[in-house]
Amino acid sequence: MSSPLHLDSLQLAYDTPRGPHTVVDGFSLDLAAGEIACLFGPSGCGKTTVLRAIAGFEPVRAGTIRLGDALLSSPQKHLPPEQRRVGMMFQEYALFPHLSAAKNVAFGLRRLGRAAQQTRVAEMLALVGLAEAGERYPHELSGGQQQRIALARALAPSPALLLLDEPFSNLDGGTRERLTAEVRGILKKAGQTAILVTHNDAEAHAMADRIGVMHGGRVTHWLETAA
Ligand SMILES: Nc1ncnc2c1ncn2[C@@H]1O[C@H](COP(=O)(O)OP(=O)(O)OP(=O)(O)O)[C@@H](O)[C@H]1O
Repeated sequence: MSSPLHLDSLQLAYDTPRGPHTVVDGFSLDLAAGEIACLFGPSGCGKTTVLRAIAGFEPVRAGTIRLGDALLSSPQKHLPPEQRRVGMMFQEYALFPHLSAAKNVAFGLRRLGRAAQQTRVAEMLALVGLAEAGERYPHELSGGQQQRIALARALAPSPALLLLDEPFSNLDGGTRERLTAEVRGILKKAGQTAILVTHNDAEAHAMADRIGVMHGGRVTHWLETAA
């Protein structure tokens, strides 16, 4: 299998009035095509910062981020987020409330013609099991259905990599558990390479192929899951 994602010796820091505050240091990760990895660790260990750097929202101070043949980030180079082929399902990227489910899914497909957009939206709605829900608005959908539409929206432009940051944390326990298993099935069916960040141990095990346990801004060890 090819290895689409290579993070090599990343250092990430935030500027503060007292100077740069290094949050991630010496972080390396290789992800194979179709693999789902999870970053797991205590609050503040740098999980979200790593995802933000991959997505292109944080510069790297040292090291490189490569996706396939493309260099996304290095201290000298910063490809803009919209050119990275990285999809996101972040808590703060909720659905657009004034757009129907179908229009939400079509959001990242503006470069396609109308007919191609419609075909892709229908495919994505079917993939997440909501083929009949295209005309509904977010407030007419349950929390779990909304997250499935958010997943369809993230997958529609065929990202080379999908980032999921606490995607189920707003859902109640039962829905969360069911959706975790469903989403893993959807990602595997699509052959999607993905990185998940979660605080929830059961969720990490149910969703990921392997879990990177983070401490002090780097992965200290990897656990293979039975998923
Ligand atoms: N914009 C910022 N400016 C300065 N420091 C920041 C900023 N964002 C995050 N940090 C700090 O960086 C560290 C890592 O934050 P990050 O959000 O990556 O952690 P996390 O592991 O995702 O935590 P959580 O599990 O609580 O979401 C924390 O110490 C945090 O306080």
